[in-house]
Order: sequence, then C-alpha cells, then structure tokens
Amino acid sequence: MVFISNILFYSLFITIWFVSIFLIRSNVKQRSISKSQIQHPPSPPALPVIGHLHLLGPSIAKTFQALSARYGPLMRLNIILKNTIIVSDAATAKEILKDNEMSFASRPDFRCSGYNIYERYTFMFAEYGSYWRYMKKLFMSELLSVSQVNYFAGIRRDEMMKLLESLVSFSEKGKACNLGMELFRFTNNVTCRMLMSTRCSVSEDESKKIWDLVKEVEEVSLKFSMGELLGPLGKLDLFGHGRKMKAMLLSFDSMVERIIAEHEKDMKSGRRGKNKDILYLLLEICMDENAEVKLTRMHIKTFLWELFMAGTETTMVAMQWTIAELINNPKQFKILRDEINRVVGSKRLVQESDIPNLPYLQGVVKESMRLHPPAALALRRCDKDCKINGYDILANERIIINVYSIMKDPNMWENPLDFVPERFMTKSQGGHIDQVDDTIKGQNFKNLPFGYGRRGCPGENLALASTHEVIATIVQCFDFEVEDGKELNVEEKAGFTNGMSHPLICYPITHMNPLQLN
Ligand code: HEM
Repeated sequence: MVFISNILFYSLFITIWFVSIFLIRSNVKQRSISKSQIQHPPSPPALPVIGHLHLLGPSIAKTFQALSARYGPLMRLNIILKNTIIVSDAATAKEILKDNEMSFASRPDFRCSGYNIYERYTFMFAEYGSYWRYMKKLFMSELLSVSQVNYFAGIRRDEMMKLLESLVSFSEKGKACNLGMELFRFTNNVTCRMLMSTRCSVSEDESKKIWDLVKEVEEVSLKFSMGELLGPLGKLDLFGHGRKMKAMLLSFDSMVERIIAEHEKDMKSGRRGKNKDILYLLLEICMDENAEVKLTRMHIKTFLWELFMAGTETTMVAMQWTIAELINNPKQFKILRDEINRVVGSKRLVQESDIPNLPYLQGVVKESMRLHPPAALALRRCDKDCKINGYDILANERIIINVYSIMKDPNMWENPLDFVPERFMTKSQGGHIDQVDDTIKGQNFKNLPFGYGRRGCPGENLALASTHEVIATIVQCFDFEVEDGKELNVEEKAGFTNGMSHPLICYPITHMNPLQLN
C-alpha cells in the first residue's frame, strides 16, 4: 500500500514538475541576461530544462561522492535554477569553513511556504546575525554550560540503567532485540528530560509513536522539499505534504504549550529549585526585561523542536553504527573490552569520569563516525561573491560540504572503507600507552563529523558524553549474537540522517550483570 502510494506520488510529481518547469522556463527566458566572465567550478553536462536533476540518486551523499571523483573537489550543480556548490575534499573544506568562514556563516534558505509554523523563528537555519549570535552564546554559556551538562549527567545515567536493564531482560528470555529501538528510547528520553523534564517513552508503544513521528517528519519534509523543484507550483502543496507537516508541528506545539504552562506554574510557586531543564532556563530569559534579544514563546518552541530534531536521531545513529561495527569486528570488540577491564575492572560500571582514560573507546567512536557520519552533509550559503580554488562562488549559491566523502577520501585515509580505530591512536614516547590522536580533531579538515567553526555542531560534547558512556557499558556487560551467526548488514539508508538500512536485530548475552553491581 505504502509502495503504491509512493509510486503514485512520484509519477504525479514528475508530471506536474515537467509542466511547471515549462512554465518557469518560458518565464526565465524572457528575463535571461547575457553571461559574464565568471569562472564557475566544473559541472557535469546538464540536460536542457532539468539541469543536473537526473544525476541525483537515492543517497545524495554517495551521488555527490561519485560525481566529484570525475569533476573534482569543487563542483557546481544546477538543479532547476538553484546553483549548488559541492565540496568534497579536506583542503577545499578548509578554504570554505576556515579561511573564508565569514562568507559562509549562514545556512541556505529552505522556506516551506508557511507550512512550517516555526520557519520565522529558526535557530538552525538563521542568518548569521544578532539573533543567531545571541542564541549561540546562550547555548554555550548557559543551556549547555559545564554545570548544566554535569547536571544532565544524572539523567543520562538514570536512562542508561534502564537501557541496560532492558538488555538483561532480553538476555534472560533468550529473545532477540531491536537494539536500534532500545538506543532510540534512551536518546529520546534523555533529550526530553533535558529539554523539558518529561519522559516520553515509558512503554514500548509510546517509544514507537515517537520513533514514528521523527521518521514521518523526516520523510514528509524530504518530499515537501522536493516541491521546491516545482517552483511556484510547489507552494500549492498539491500532494498535501506541507499540510501534513503543519499538522505534526501543531500537535508538537500544543504538547509543548501544556508543558510550558506547567513550568510557569512551578516558577510562580518557586517549586523548581536548583534543577532547571532547558525550557525553564529559556522561560527565565524570556521574562528578563534587560535581555539583549527579546525571546518570544515561538522562539522557545522552535528552539526546542530543533534541538529535538538535531540531537536525538543523530546521537542514536552514532551509537547504533558503533555497536554494529563492533559486532562485525570481534577483534576490536575484544580490545575495547580488555581496555575497560584494565582501567575500570569488573566491580563497577564505567562512568563518564573514566572516559579520558579509555583512549581505545574514543578511537572506536571516532572511527565509527568517520565511516558512518550521522550527518553526512553540512549546509552553508555563500553570503558574498568570493574565489575558492581559483573559481568564482557567487552570493546566495548553496554550499554542501560532503562530510561523507571527505571522511572516506582515499588520498587522506588508508583503506578508508575498513573499520580501524587504531588510525586515531598514537603511542606515547615510552611506546606502550596508546593515546587518542587529537590532532585529527577538526583542524586538518579530513575528519568533520560535527562540522566546523561558528556554525559547527554545538551539541558535540553532549553527544559524545552519551555515546562514550553507553558504548562502554554495553561492551562491558554484554556479548552479542546475530541470527544464524551471520554478519550484520551495514548498508546505509537514504535520508537526512545517515542511518542503517536494516534494523539492528541481535541477541544480547549478559557477560557481567549490571544490575548485580553496587
Ligand atoms: C552524534 C551526534 C551529532 C552529530 C554527528 C551532529 C552533527 C552536526 C553537524 C555536521 C552539524 C552542521 C555543522 C556545520 O555546518 O558545520 C550540526 C549542527 C547542529 N547540531 Fe549537531 N550533531 C549531533 C548531535 C547534536 C546534539 C546532541 C545537539 C543538541 C542538543 C545538536 C544540535 C545542533 C544544532 C543546534 C546545530 C545547528 C548549529 C547552527 O546552525 O549554528 N547536535 N550537527
């Protein structure tokens, strides 16, 4: 049924698209101006009318990777009157993200013609201007300050124990579990509690509903953004995706309104005390008459929505890929468990404070994110004309940094498709102790899972704190078996987040029972 409705959607889409392109084109022809001496980056041959649209495959990151192998690290695609520059190597990424950072500090405009109720209040897609700067400062100095992240450590620990408890239960029953779903429930609950002190996924059913909502929003917004290709006709929302998106956002909105009202009641009665979630902090700022920027309720709700979308699935996907690679690579699994045994022992669980002493663990997570970056593409916009690699990049052109292909570039990485955590390790002078090679972090631009610079991911520390602790405790406590002793299928699915194509189904077998420790 879903398959048929997808076929109908795409056939109708293509028909309407051809009609609208014909209309746009006749309109543009009247207005076209003579070409200047501008030297654009190389482009594949384009078809009349559709430009390069026909070249795009289901996985956009892989399509760009294949095209850049032929047309170079700076390539220009024209997709129905929208020029998009694709960046596919570390040196060019450095020119954009560091050497010319201020010309590329904004994001492209993806307006949803009024269907996204939060569009005008966005932080993630905001211009590099006073609102973005104010929120970013707030983000780093208050909302995710060191003391806030420490306060949230209690939430992470609490949810992690529930995750381990659930895996022990699967192990005792000898049942297979969908580990991805378990990890999603963990990240989802941590995010909900940090943002607004609610725990969304108490039961399997509720967790499933939230999972479905995230998937649905992802799918609908992807289809809706295809409407952009229809030009003016896209705004008519002929397939109803815009209206569906709006309905989902409105249901989120009314849920948050209810939670805001509860928070306001608590604030008035002074019940909240020291324990402040992000919503509480935002409401305090909203009431501050002297605040540099006046935050409204809509800004707050938009911010919460965007953190929810940016932080939950990405973190879960990072954990899922790491476990999947460890299951498929038993040698690395054993090295990691040996490290944990050596540093932590078997009388207590790994804690966040142990992480700096577990370099192999850090290498494992870095390697998993290199091989399977949860966010495969970083989006920017060119604010003013400039030259990159000797080519002209024009104001308002869209920039896509293909993080996925940069982190698999064979000129930069030996055997780039292999899972080798050791590539992130160096030996200390004595030659014995392995250390994480932090020179690989960001600076040489070949490893960019969290992007870079002012617009780089502000949730990096939070995401890594959760991922390290969860991976370490799971490896400390469980072995895994896969149906029929097969390897897990690590095919990547197409979508905004670079997740696994097949669910991570496995049998946890308790190695050290976390519930029997103090
Ligand atoms: C493993 C998990 C995560 C990965 C791989 C990831 C990756 C990224 C990447 C690649 C970007 C674009 C950076 C650029 O353009 O240079 C980004 C932006 C962003 N991320 Fe994350 N992220 C993760 C987790 C989180 C979490 C936990 C949060 C929040 C709690 C978060 C919030 C954001 C926000 C708000 C932005 C937009 C920043 C801006 O436009 O200024 N992310 N992330």
